[in-house]
Amino acid sequence: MAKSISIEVWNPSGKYRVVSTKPMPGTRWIRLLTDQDCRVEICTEKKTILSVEDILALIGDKCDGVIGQLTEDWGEVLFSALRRAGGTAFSNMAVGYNNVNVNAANKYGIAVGNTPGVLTETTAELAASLSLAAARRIVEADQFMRAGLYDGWLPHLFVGNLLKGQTLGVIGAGRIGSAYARMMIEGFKMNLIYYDLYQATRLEKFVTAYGQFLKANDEQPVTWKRAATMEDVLREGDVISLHPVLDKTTYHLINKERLSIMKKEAVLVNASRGPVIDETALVEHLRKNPMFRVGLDVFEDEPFMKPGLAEQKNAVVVPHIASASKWTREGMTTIAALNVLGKIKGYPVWTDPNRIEIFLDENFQPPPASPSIVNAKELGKKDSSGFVPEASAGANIKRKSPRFTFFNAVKGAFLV
Ligand SMILES: NC(=O)C1=CN([C@@H]2O[C@H](COP(=O)(O)OP(=O)(O)OC[C@H]3O[C@@H](n4cnc5c(N)ncnc54)[C@H](O)[C@@H]3O)[C@@H](O)[C@H]2O)C=CC1
Ligand SMILES: O=C(O)C(=O)CO
Repeated sequence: MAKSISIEVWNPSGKYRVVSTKPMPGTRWIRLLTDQDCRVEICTEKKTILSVEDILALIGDKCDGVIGQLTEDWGEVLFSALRRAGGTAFSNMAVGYNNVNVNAANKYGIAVGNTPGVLTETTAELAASLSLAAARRIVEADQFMRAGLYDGWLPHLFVGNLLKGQTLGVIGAGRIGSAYARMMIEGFKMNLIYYDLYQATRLEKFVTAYGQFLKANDEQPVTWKRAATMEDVLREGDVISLHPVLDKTTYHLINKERLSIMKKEAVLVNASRGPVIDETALVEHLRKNPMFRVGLDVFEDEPFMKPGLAEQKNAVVVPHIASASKWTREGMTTIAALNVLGKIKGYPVWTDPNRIEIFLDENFQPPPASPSIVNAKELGKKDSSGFVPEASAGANIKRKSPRFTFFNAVKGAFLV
């Protein structure tokens, strides 16, 4: 007998059954689905992480699409069940999709969506916050105050690291890594060294232009360098932040050997995925090097920390909140819902997942497209051109009526 699981239902008479494995922020995503004939079922179980069995029960015998979470194991079992239930669409409410076996989804013809772009700045801001908190020992100092230990200013009290003029290392200079680098360079006038499989041309141009600006104002210019190896970044960086995807090439990218080549007083930040760092090796390194500090948003065995990490004063730890701003979380739900809706309705895929602002503007009816499907090519889906006019969020588009603006905004977007 199927396991019983508590749900909340919207638009019970809707033709397409879309399941969300969690209640999600905002209501726009629900409206977007119900307006287009979807019955939306939201799992309201109290437990934080649903098991595969829970999700199988949610999928049931008839399900057109699912919006899932990064904590869930989306592989062969779930995709085959979704297919049997008539489903063709899944979207993670996350940009990272290391919890998804895309090959299994391909096998069953299921589109896999993710939510890029809308969380870039929010995540970069948290990485910047962790960098500052670790460099300036903010959490340690806060605990000291609350414990009533402060009895007057002292020359040595909580001395940390100055960032200005220091070297910023970025590993994985994609959307988030580049946004983080810009914040740290512009904010603290740090010099950049980065490592990525691809050249971060726009980031390089930004640092060059900012360096020229500083020079023109009689200030020390900032510089950039693309490292030939990751080890170069680790050796030279004073603050190093990790922003790659998690895959076979980045698993335990930071291990005992690589930690040992970092500066003794370096700051290491991770707001990508926990397994990018060998956390056991990190705990050992933190113990032996009290001036080495880390800021961690993600953990190898989430939700757990490796033994010993919680006791380390030189670690700032937060519970995977990097994308947790209201605007971003609501935007993620919109993108995830539209990914699923687009596949169910047979809409094309928006080809530029870096330009998805138009889907987020509440003043517009979103274009009939899936904003970001990671296996679009494999599924042989017909792509739209993805062309979005300048100021794609609509700044130059007249807002007379939603219908009018919608057609203007997407004019040309679907000419394949
Ligand atoms: N902590 C959190 O709440 C969040 C975590 N994330 C994580 O951040 C990751 C990055 O997100 P985006 O910047 O949007 O993705 P992106 O795809 O724009 O950037 C990832 C970059 O990593 C690079 N990369 C891949 N393999 C590499 C390797 N072996 N060495 C060095 N660089 C490598 C890629 O070339 C790319 O430039 C996501 O996949 C996700 O896991 C994203 C959002 C929030
Ligand atoms: O989007 C992601 O990949 C996250 O980790 C949560 O925002």
